[in-house]
Amino acid sequence: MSDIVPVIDVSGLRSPDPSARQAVAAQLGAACRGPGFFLVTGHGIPEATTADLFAAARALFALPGAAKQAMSIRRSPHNRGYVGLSEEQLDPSKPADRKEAFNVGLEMAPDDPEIRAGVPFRGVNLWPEGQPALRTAILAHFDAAWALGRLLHRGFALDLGIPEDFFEDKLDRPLATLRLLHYPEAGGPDAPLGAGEHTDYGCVTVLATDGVAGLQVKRRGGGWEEVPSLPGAFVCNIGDCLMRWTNDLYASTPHRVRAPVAERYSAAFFLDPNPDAVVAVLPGCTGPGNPPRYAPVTGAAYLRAKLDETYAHRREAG
Ligand SMILES: O=C(O)CCC(=O)C(=O)O
Ligand SMILES: [Fe+2]
Repeated sequence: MSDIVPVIDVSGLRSPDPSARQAVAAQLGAACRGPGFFLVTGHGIPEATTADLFAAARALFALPGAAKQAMSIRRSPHNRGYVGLSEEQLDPSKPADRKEAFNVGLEMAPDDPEIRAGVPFRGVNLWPEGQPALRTAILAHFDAAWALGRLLHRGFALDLGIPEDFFEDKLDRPLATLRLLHYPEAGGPDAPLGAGEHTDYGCVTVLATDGVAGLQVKRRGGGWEEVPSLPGAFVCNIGDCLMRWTNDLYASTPHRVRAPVAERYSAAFFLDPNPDAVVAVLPGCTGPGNPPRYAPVTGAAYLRAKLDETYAHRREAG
């Protein structure tokens, strides 16, 4: 296993025994203060849910170009839909990312009151025509990863010494995005990265991969460390919002996907807070000599600012 990415069995977070929950929280806390990355086992997500998700992802990316363009993210002001090869550039100093992606947010009916009220990022998901099984499989994983993300936050809260349910009402209508990713096999050593160096924007990311290597995490001292893949485990990492909440106690660590040696599929579930949740430095994370390093920001304002940096089509739209 990796020197720097620990494996954490989180099943104890569901225990009625407080000391069992605390023991997992301590391991999570150490990982969040250190590498900001960890592999999660004991998560309770059935293997079949993940297998169905990857089958759906393969089918979706295999659709004809016209069917994918009909779901283009350019048609959605809400960060949902299909992103084609080289349409995204996570590291502006590098060529565009060699990947295609499909974003799904909280599933809502078109007449949802929040959509009608124009709440940021609230909108309908774009789905392939006549493929109800794909939608079912993708939403099943969305819900499972969301539940796991909330469970992890109970552990983070315990580690931070705040009420165990502190994050619950900040993550119950989240700006979560499940992002299916497909990296075609790279054409040689000079191929562009699958995904340029970046940090994730939300609280925690729950990533499933197909086992093909590619994800690398930046070492504190410089250089890149391969994130190992452990069958059945999810790779989790801290994003910018939890880093801000904890005044840099938790690390939102830069990572990238190198040019893949073989075709690769992954699915990243980004758990960003509710649109109106205020991400403000926790009182326990400041003190004399450690002033707050960040001004309070809402979940929606932070996500909007980061997406505008990343996507040409959002900048063009203004
Ligand atoms: O595909 C992966 O392994 C990671 C992708 C990633 O870091 C991202 O989409 O934010
Ligand atoms: Fe990422």
